[in-house]
Amino acid sequence: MSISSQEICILPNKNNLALLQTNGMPGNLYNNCSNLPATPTRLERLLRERELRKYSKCLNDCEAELPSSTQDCFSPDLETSTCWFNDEELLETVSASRSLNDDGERLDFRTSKQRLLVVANRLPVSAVRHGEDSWQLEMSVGGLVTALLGVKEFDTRWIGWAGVNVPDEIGQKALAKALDEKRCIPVFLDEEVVHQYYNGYCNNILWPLFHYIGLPQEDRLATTRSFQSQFDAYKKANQLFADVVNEHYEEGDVVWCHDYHLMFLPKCLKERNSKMKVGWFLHTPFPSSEIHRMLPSRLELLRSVLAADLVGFHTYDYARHFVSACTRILGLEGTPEGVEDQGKLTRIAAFPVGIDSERFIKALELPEVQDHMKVLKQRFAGRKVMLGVDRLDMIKGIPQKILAFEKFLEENPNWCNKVVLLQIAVPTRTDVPEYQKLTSQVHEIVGRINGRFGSLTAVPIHHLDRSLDFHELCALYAVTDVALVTSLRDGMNLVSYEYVACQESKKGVLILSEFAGAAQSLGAGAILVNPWNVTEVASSIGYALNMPADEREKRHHHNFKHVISHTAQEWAATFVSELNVTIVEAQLRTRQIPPPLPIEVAVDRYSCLNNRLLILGFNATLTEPVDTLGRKDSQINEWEPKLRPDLREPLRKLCDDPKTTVLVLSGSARNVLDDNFSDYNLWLAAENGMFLRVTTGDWMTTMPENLSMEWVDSVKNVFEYFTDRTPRSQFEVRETSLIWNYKYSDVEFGRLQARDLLQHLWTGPISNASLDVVQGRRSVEVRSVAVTKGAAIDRILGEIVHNKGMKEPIDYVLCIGHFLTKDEDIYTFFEPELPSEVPASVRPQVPTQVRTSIVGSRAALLMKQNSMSAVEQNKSYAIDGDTLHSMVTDRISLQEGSSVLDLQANDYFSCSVARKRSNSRYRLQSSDEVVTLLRELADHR
Ligand SMILES: O=P(O)(O)OC[C@H]1O[C@H](O[C@H]2O[C@H](CO)[C@@H](O)[C@H](O)[C@H]2O)[C@H](O)[C@@H](O)[C@@H]1O
Ligand SMILES: O=c1ccn([C@@H]2O[C@H](COP(=O)(O)OP(=O)(O)O)[C@@H](O)[C@H]2O)c(=O)[nH]1
Repeated sequence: MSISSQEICILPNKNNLALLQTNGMPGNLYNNCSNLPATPTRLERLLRERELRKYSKCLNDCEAELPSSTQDCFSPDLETSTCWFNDEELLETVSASRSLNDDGERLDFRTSKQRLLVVANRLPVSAVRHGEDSWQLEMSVGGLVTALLGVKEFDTRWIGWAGVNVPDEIGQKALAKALDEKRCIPVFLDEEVVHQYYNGYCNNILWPLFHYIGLPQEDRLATTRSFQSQFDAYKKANQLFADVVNEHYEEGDVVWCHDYHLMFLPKCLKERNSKMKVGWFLHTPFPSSEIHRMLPSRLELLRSVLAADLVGFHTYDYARHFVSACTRILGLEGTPEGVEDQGKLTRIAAFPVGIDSERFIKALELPEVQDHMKVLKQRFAGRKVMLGVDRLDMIKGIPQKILAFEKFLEENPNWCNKVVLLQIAVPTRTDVPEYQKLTSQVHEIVGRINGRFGSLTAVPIHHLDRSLDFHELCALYAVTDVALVTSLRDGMNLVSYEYVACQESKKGVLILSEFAGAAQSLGAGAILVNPWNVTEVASSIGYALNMPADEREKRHHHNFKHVISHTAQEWAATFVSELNVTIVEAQLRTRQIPPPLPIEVAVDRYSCLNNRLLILGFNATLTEPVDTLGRKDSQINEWEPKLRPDLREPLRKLCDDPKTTVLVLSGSARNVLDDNFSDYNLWLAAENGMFLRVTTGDWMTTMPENLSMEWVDSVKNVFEYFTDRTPRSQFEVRETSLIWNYKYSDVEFGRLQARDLLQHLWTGPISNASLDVVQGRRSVEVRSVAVTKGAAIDRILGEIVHNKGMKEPIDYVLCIGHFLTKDEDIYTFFEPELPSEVPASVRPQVPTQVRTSIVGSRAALLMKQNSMSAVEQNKSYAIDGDTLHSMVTDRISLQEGSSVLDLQANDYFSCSVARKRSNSRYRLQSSDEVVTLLRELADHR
């Protein structure tokens, strides 16, 4: 694996380069105990990059003094005051910087601009057709456009829908050409797809659900009926976006998908090219998993998003909800880093968006803005002015805002002619019936209130159903006294940021809904309100209008500092650099995941050899996969582990083969193995090898004699306590261990309980005992330090060799299982070539001398003749190393000087099943693959 220079350029530091350039070793032989250089922590990397960005910005500022001809501005008729997209030349100049390396030498490093494909439903411009091949481009309105226009550090292309149906080729070509000048690439969607995908699935289903509004009330049944066709259109539209991305993608590009319109896109992209760097960001809230689970397509949507490498949200709450949906609905593992599925980690994090604050601050100096400000000041002289700027959307709480204003006027008649509310309500999604209804509703309320409180010369509410241009908007932000944001839910709400940015001289007050993402960043300086509580909003209006200057100043200052430091540029740069880092980390992590078992090779070697040992785990290896993990509807009869019916036949064939010895080695109790395997001719090792039986004989113990079990009662008390308090958790008393599992409980509650339980154990019953607390995926097990599969295997081997009267050494070992890390010493036990750098934690816990002989002679356990059985010898087992060694070496031997194992490196197959990371040589994804493997082996005698 090599890492491109593009990946390296984001971390231009000597140590990091060393880290990134470290190549993986072939296979997985112990490389997770790698000798990689110390990995800088995520925080270290981010801090370093932040410094770098600051440095680059500083240079940027100097470069801004360059003549304006070097800057590539967007179309002057659309946007005169700001640079929308970057000029490559300018950016190259800016990014070429000089620095000192660790040895004090001067280094040149050129952080060439990374290509960024921004994919969003909407382009920053909407197209209006003027003739067969003539188009006019108008700026689109909305927070997503505002946020992304602030992104300036990348070589950006924008892929999206131009908001218009273009059925003819001439029109499409002309539009593509016009957009190309703005570095935009169109996705053409026909009317029917737009209707079903955009108006239907996006804006009538996902949008209201994600904002906790629920499905439209009136046509709920119609929506339910048309759900499937709308979802199909949604997938189709996402595929069309993917096609355009694929067409324009160049190796190394970062592809950044945006919003709820494109939840299917990460999957489409990764299916085509798994190496593509894909990020997905949601601009709306992500609701509680209880809301998300209402969606019939809940699984598909989550899985598709998880195909991305990095998934971002505005706030930690939204990220938490998403992780929770993945654990509760998909049964996946949520970690502090993200969501993990079969070893693949999707990073989930919060990246609160900001605005290009400088653009607003600088705009206030422009003559046209100053002119607007003058007009507005004259027009509203003698009155306090309150401002609302929203798309006319039900999530914005416009009716609630107006009703609160009415209540304020009702309760404060002295303010009636002294305050005015300017409400800018930008029409949006006008084809969706719910939005049409909202427009009439708002008009009706505004008319009523103006009739009630207005006079011949003045009305209290000025309501505009249209958008304003940038200069008008800035002027409004700057001259008004109070901004009123009453969103019922809002991903972030950039209007509140823009208002703060424009208020440096006036220090107006921001009243902000606690349900807007912005409340988390601007809450301390704003007056926070619950928009549903009209009384509270009305009294906050009074508080804001009467607020003394020093309090206004203090609140404003706090928020202003936030707005100018948390910009859109910062947001995008952080997201993209996190995405780059995530991908490098994933590559490092991948090296800890063993490669897939080469089934053909394993089968081929099996058929060539004569004394073959198959060691099989039981749970999650020979049982059905438990895909109901964490679901509340799993039934009690599914809880007992059962041998998969499709394994019966191959297992029987293998057991009946005289050249093969089959050993089922499990943590389960004896009765569980009896119930499942009594009918087969094989060896059973229960309780991690502490009990052994050939199915034609009785159970014997291989337990070390002095194994102390004094701790059991006190640990049992703790386990019982938690079993009582955790619905659907189970507690199992085995003879050598106790195990509590919560795999059928509520995942999050189970995890909390497990944390609590561990605390109880560590501070109580086990604090002084020689015990191991083993944490499984959804279990906690307590057992003696000496109880592991690896520690038991030599005693088991001795008994098998003796019992079978083996004359030839074992020449083939296949050892597969879903083993806990503690039990992975079984893999290492057989390892013919144990590299010296393997750390102690992965070495088998067998006595030193035995280990030495394994290392020194490719698993040749040289032993003296002794024919006494293990059971006879059992009483002399001792846990102290040398004694055990001498007993073992006495016992397992074929004849003087020969070995029980004659294992060539290529004839040993250790293989983990359904585990993320492992010390095994190979892996199988699930027990389904175990079935395939055992069938193949059974057919090759
Ligand atoms: O394109 P439309 O369907 O007309 O809608 C406009 C945009 O509305 C939403 O904006 C969100 O993004 C903002 C920036 O992150 C955020 O501040 C705001 O709270 C969100 O509502 C929508 O998510 C966009 O996709 C639309 O383009
Ligand atoms: O007449 C208008 C009114 C609003 N906006 C912009 O629309 C965006 C609204 O973003 P917000 O995050 O507040 O909400 P969204 O509409 O995205 O849900 C802000 O950047 C405003 O500057 C605009 O360009 N023209």
